[in-house]
Amino acid sequence: MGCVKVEDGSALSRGDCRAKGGAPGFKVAIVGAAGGIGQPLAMLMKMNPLVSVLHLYDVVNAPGVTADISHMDTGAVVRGFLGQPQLESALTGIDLVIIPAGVPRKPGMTRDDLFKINAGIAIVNLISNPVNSTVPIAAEVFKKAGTYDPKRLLGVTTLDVVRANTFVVSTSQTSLEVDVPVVGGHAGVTILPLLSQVKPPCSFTKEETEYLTNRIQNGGTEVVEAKAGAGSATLSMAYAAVKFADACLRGLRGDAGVIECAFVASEVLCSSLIGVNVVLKPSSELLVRLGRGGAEEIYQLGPLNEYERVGLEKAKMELAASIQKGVSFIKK
Ligand SMILES: NC(=O)C1=CN([C@@H]2O[C@H](COP(=O)(O)OP(=O)(O)OC[C@H]3O[C@@H](n4cnc5c(N)ncnc54)[C@H](O)[C@@H]3O)[C@@H](O)[C@H]2O)C=CC1
Ligand SMILES: O=C([O-])CC(=O)C(=O)O
Repeated sequence: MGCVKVEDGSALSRGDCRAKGGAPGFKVAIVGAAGGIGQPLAMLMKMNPLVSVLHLYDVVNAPGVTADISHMDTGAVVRGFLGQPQLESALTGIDLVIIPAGVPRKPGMTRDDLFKINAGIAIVNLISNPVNSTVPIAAEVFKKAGTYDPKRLLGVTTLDVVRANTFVVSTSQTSLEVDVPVVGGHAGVTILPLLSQVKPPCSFTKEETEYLTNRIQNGGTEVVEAKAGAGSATLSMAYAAVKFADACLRGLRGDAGVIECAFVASEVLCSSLIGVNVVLKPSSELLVRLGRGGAEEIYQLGPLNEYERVGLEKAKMELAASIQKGVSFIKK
């Protein structure tokens, strides 16, 4: 057995290795693959049986990460791409692009402080913060290029759901797995957990509801402070990103009823971008345009209690400002 070397002209083709003979699957690119999120994300995607080709792009250290990941004896072919001249090759023919590129927070910063630094690099489906503004920026970039399809541009908010599930289980002291819908955006009060809609149903006291909502909204800051200057969430984020990417790939594959929360364009609440639950379903149209997964159907929010209705109004106000900030940045 040897590895199959792919002569694609990539500067990093030594990293090309299909360890198990190459099962069919999807082509995934990670932009920012050498970073704190990017590296564990690359490792976990290399372990995903739905992935046949994994492109790892970064402006630094892509060769090392590629060589390292490519030694894993799982099916996906790994290719590395370094620097802007190789970006186009990294993205050509790809089904799903995951972007954890950018600078993480330090203690005392808000996600919005990252705006000036990261806004210039946001392009596709996004983890890069501030998600509430980078997704609208990406939307405007696509509009300018005449390629905008709101179904294909998804801000990744899965970490809020992952945290909500974890905190609810520990608060209600249940060993059951729970599913907590979290809507809105991905910063502070824009993160709105719908604790009245947890599945299986859980009931919380007023104090528990306030504690949980607060902790979920400030989960990112909890990690930033604990890391004390060494960055923000990377491992739990990589886990969350893989959960979401896997859902997109299952949607692309044709699985029915794949439901996730994401930050997408929607008119459920207002005629702008707001995070909602989306159903990821297959669609030939989506497969045709670079084959990326998309949000086929957007759910209504369902019945909210008074606490959630108040939270939603706060979320909408802040979201509208963050969305506008992104749009103005790119239109300058
Ligand atoms: N959506 C979410 O729930 C979360 C989002 N984040 C955000 O994810 C982003 C990345 O965080 P970390 O991985 O911790 O940062 P990091 O600094 O460890 O890694 C970022 C990587 O992006 C690369 N990069 C920078 N500019 C690039 C460009 N133009 N093209 C390609 N790659 C580029 C860097 O070289 C670096 O390898 C931050 O903006 C952070 O705030 C972090 C946690 C959760
Ligand atoms: O808080 C941050 O800066 C990183 C992030 O988005 C999160 O952990 O939710």
